[in-house]
Amino acid sequence: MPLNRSNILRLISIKSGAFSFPNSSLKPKFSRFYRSLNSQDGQYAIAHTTKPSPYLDSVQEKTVSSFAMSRMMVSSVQGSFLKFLVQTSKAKRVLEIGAFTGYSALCMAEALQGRGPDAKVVTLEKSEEYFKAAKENIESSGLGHLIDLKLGDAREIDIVSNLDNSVKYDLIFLDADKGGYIHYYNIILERDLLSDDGFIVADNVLFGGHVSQVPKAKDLSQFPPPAKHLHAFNEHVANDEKTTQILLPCFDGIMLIQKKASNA
Ligand SMILES: C[S@@+](CC[C@H](N)C(=O)[O-])C[C@H]1O[C@@H](n2cnc3c(N)ncnc32)[C@H](O)[C@@H]1O
Repeated sequence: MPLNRSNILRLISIKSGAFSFPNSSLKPKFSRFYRSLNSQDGQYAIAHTTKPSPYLDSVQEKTVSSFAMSRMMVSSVQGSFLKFLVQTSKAKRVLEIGAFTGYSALCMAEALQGRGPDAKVVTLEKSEEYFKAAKENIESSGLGHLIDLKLGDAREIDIVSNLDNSVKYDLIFLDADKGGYIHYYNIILERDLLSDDGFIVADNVLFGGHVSQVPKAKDLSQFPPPAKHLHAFNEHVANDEKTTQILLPCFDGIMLIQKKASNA
């Protein structure tokens, strides 16, 4: 893909909340951070963030030129954020629900290099088309030994329920169907899949600025379904005594969730 101005804008607008608004009166008022990758601040952030590897850039470019739904992929700054989280938390075992073309899994796998034989990103994808693309991207990355890509519906055939729970995960990235988040969250806690210091990173919890409007809305039919699911998820987690959480109004909204220590 040629890196002309419109392609660069497509690349930097990925995962920045570029959703359609069913009713113009519901157009969210974006916060300073929100959708910021399209803004001057966002471009400044890109310029002052360590550059992703050329391989990651090539996966992102290929995804943008091959898939109409390329905006599902995290932005380069968010990918760097995920890599930074894996690096600084010293995570070894990562679980991702929602691989798409493998970009975010590859970002996190880069941080696992040199962390020993247990280091792995397990990533789940239900679409055969996206699975095939992710497989190709992972195989030619040189990081294949660090990524276990699984095909299947994480909810219906319950891949998450069938994971070996003798293995705990240090970071679990929720990035698949938004209606499944409560299910994944409950299963993760019930099956004790998080390590003691492990945490969940749930993406899109503000979903294009719609989610925060759900509580005061009179007519929920005007909202995209993920907004209602994500509001239910955010409430579910906020009301759960077993965990602590931070909702960060950056990117498309990220929630970081940790189990409370048993003595807390
Ligand atoms: C937002 S995209 C993931 C983007 C990816 N994490 C990235 O940043 O490169 C969500 C992906 O989850 C997949 N997905 C949706 N529901 C799923 C399910 N129940 N089980 C497994 N994958 C699912 C979709 O096919 C899609 O590829």
